[in-house]
Amino acid sequence: MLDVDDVTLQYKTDDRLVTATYKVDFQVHRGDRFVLLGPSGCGKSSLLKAVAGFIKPVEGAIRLNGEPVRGPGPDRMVVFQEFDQLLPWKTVFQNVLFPLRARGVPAKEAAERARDYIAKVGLDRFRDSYPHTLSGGMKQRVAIARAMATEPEILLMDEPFAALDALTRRRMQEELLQLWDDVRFTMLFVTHSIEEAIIVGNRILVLSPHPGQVKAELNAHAFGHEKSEGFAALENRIHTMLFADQPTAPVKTTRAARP
Ligand SMILES: Nc1ncnc2c1ncn2[C@@H]1O[C@H](COP(=O)(O)OP(=O)(O)OP(=O)(O)O)[C@@H](O)[C@H]1O
Repeated sequence: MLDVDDVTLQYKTDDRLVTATYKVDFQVHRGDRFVLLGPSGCGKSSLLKAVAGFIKPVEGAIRLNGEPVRGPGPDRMVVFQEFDQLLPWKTVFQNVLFPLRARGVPAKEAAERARDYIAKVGLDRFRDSYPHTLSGGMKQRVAIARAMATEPEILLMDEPFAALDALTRRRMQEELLQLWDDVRFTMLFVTHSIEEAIIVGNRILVLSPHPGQVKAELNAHAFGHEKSEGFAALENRIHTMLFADQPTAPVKTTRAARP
């Protein structure tokens, strides 16, 4: 469904050219929970932005259902890490409704869909609340409901739980899996947490440090929150894979030049 074909992404700054990813290749199938995993700076967010159509590859191509991605479109919705992605002057209901109406969904159907997705993320009671009165986790639920209500071809999630406390993060991962069981949407999920990748993903693309290149594609469909032996083995395998690339710390001499 989504074909990322040997994609190289670069940024031009005033004084240099930064290569964010180099010839990254992967395919996402309908219903996949596909995770991009890698250390900070390996180009995960850049890949997501390229799929969203915000940046163009300098090499390679991105296709959705066979059509080249040429810019942002309603078939791809992004959920970001930041809690301030909601419109502060609109209620939860109005936030979820807004993109539906903007896409021309008739008023009655849009209102029904907004209510339905707000209920799916468990925020029925907060439909008329404003974002500033909600917790971080609740704001992320609204952002997820808003993105899902438009029923995009693929949901793009850029570390959506990274700014949450550990307990809320865990609960949100569980809720996302429940939502997936319910709706069976397709998602591309970015994280630098190995644990989160195994919990959330059915397939994991492991990227090397900057510039990001594909190290491996792994199957994780068998794992949820329960820490089985298999879970731990996969966690270790990915850990070894990622840390094999880390430069070793410089050896300190015991008698450094001290005054
Ligand atoms: N707007 C930009 N201008 C210049 N360089 C950029 C820009 N955005 C990202 N980069 C560089 O591209 C590389 C990849 O960045 P990116 O944010 O995609 O990585 P990431 O894996 O998502 O990292 P993190 O997990 O820290 O968010 C980094 O070296 C970063 O400094």
